[in-house]
Amino acid sequence: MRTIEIFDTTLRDGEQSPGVNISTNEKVEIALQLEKLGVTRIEAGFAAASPGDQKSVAEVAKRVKNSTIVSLARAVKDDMDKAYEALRNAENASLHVFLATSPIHREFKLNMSKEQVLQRAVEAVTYAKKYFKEVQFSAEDAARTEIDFLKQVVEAVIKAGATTVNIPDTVGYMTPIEYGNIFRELKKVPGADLIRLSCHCHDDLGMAVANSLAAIEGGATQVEGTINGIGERAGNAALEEVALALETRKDYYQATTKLNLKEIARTSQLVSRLTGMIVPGNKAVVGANAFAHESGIHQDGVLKNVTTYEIIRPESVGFKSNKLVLGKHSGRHAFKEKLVELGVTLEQEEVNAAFAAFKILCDKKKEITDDDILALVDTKMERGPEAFQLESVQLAYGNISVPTASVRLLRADGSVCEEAACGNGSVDSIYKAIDRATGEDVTLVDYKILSVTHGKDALGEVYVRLQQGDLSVTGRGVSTDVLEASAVAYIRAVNKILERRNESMPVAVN
Ligand SMILES: CC(=O)SCCNC(=O)CCNC(=O)[C@H](O)C(C)(C)COP(=O)(O)OP(=O)(O)OC[C@H]1O[C@@H](n2cnc3c(N)ncnc32)[C@H](O)[C@@H]1OP(=O)(O)O
Ligand SMILES: CC(C)C(=O)C(=O)O
Ligand SMILES: [Mg+2]
Repeated sequence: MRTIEIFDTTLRDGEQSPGVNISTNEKVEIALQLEKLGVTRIEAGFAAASPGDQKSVAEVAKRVKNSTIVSLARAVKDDMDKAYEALRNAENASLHVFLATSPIHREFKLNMSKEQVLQRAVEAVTYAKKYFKEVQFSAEDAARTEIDFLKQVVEAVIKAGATTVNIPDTVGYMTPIEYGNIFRELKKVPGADLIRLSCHCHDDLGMAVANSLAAIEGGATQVEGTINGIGERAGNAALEEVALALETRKDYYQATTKLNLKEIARTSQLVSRLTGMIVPGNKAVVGANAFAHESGIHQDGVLKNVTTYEIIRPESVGFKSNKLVLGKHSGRHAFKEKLVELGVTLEQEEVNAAFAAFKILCDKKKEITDDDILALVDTKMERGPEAFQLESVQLAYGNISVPTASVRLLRADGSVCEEAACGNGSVDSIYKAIDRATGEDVTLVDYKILSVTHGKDALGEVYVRLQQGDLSVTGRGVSTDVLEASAVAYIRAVNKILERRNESMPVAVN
């Protein structure tokens, strides 16, 4: 049985999803969860992209101990220097340097000849080796590169010291058989058996996972992807799908990963919450319907024997049956036990705060589900100092009058600001009042509302996306009242803008 190494790029390629912008604290939180999931390498960002990215890579590098932390860099010395600075404190670090090799990219993007690309690739790997033992070279758009030239590049970068060579299908153009054959060919390159051969697939034609599996069959020893398949355009290969395909069809692939599969559900939910990229119900492995059986014949079969219609056990990927039912009469012990069951680690003070919030929720809701608890912990626990917190929101609404909202916000220094405003609707009036109170000029570019659980008393979850100049951030609010959730989501997004503005100030990374 072969072991396939997992390279997670949720924090880099995943963050390239249009509209996604993850703060440093959120990146650390996701990275720590990826470490629990057992990924071998975590690409924490592209350090040279911005001071904020450099800081995020540095923070992740400081906090994560059991996975190798990677930063992306162009074949540019300054990019590699910035990555080196950011990765200084990592227990295990790796540089990921890339250069496009395909004729389209050479001619139209880089304006470089084959010879120039070859030379620059070798120079970049040689330079990176001064800093890093582990260097990954990616031939961007490898899948559309002439195979003989690709073999030449691969051989040259191996000679220059690359320990991993990645063959991305950058634009999701490949079919599984074609892509697998590229790996079969590259296996013949001198030195290829001494390094990691990696696949990196995009989902433009919906074949990213199938192509990744074909690459593994062709000889790839590392697979790159993201949680929930988020990423540039149609996204990347969904790592949870690749891992489950290997696990479920071990008999066929004769390969497995070292992932702790039970952490998949939690990782997927965390990434979804922090990126605002909602997982579709029918998504393989982690969608809400992935283990639901609706039709009579299926239900009958499952009742007789689950294997009739289920090839993955929900528990095997961390979806738990409700062992402890929490409600109004539950105490702190049961609450703490539930947090343990859900894999949430909190300091005692945070448990107390979460327990108090839980009791308030119990007065509003009959049955408290796991999702309610996760939502509550996520909203009530502060990830950093919050510039503004909602103290109260009031609304005057009538179907023939102009909605008017007043809000009272608490600043980090304990002072209070109170404002009122009229708007085109309830949410609009709340947001105008918040704008006045914070004094921030922001644009609402997206607003999504959904319910976390079922029933009349379900928690409402609101996602907003705000823009201010180049900054684009998401905010999330959860409450039994959707207007309160709307206000909280908006305020959290404003807080993130302020946090991001601070982050983009140049910082010394050490
Ligand atoms: C397939 C992928 O996912 S690749 C990763 C994509 N991710 C990102 O681009 C996110 C981060 N990027 C950024 O923040 C910016 O693009 C930066 C900071 C890296 C560069 O910004 P700018 O200097 O303003 O350049 P800009 O992005 O406009 O253009 C890219 C330049 O890099 C060059 N370039 C692109 N790839 C590479 C490479 N691998 N190695 C060397 N140069 C490269 C381009 O040819 C272009 O050069 P030119 O200015 O001489 O025409
Ligand atoms: C930077 C490279 C690996 C990439 O993301 C791609 O080619 O898709
Ligand atoms: Mg990519």
